[in-house]
Amino acid sequence: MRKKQKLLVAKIGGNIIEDQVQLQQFLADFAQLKQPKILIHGGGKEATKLAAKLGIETTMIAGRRVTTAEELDIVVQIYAGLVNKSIVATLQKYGCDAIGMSGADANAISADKRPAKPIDYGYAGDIKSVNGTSINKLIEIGLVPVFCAVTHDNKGQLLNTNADTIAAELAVAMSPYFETSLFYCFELPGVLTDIHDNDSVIEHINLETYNALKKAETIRDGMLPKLQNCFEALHRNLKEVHIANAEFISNPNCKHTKLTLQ
Ligand SMILES: Nc1ncnc2c1ncn2[C@@H]1O[C@H](COP(=O)(O)OP(=O)(O)O)[C@@H](O)[C@H]1O
Ligand SMILES: CC(=O)N[C@@H](CCC(=O)OP(=O)(O)O)C(=O)O
Repeated sequence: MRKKQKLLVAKIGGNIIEDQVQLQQFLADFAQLKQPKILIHGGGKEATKLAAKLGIETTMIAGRRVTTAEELDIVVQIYAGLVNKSIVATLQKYGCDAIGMSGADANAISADKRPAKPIDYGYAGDIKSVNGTSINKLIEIGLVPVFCAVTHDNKGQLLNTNADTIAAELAVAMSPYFETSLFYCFELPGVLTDIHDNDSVIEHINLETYNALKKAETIRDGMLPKLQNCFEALHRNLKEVHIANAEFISNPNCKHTKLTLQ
């Protein structure tokens, strides 16, 4: 059997997006990588800021946004509009032929509105299917898909979906076509035992240590859904996931957190 080509699935978080210096550096490095690749971005912080400016209060529960109809309009404008198009334009500046994608484009990611019980998250989408065939076609013609955190329900409704979940689902869905590696990039050097100490990087987390870290509340807020997504992807046959600082893209030997099942 022919060996599969490698595919990098990288996700950048909200704090990187807000920091122009880190963002430019990350995108310049990402653009340089010659292998097939997909980028996923969040933008939660930007959406919360715009909501506040408009007098709309944001509620997050366990790292996930309660997306009212008003808040959905904001997240679509920020994620699929300003943030996505700015990232695509920057990648084009660096010679990377990026194409901006929401889940509705090319019917790439379909989702169901999350049931209102036990918690009503509003217009939040749980991913139902990823159209690996369409995404693969884009990659085959040399494009670099850049996904925002917006999906659709195939009935005309856009939905807000956590960007970490989108990254994990894309990595799993592209595995039949490529040898896929999943990489979460954020402002810290990895998962830390002490959030105030950048030297406290946990270099390896497996299922057992993950459960212990959760129990001890060492991992909180946005790190909770991030790790949950990582382990779901590992359970679905992804070999390993990396959580690291933006510098990992140009320096894969830097200290960071690697996750495996065992
Ligand atoms: N043990 C931990 N190690 C590192 N970060 C943690 C930890 N527990 C909670 N966090 C928080 O999780 C955040 C990352 O989650 P989130 O903001 O959703 O990520 P992203 O920047 O990828 O959007 C960090 O900024 C940090 O505040
Ligand atoms: C349902 C849900 O929580 N969606 C996320 C999508 C954006 C995101 O994931 O952004 P970061 O990666 O920057 O956190 C939100 O609106 O915050």
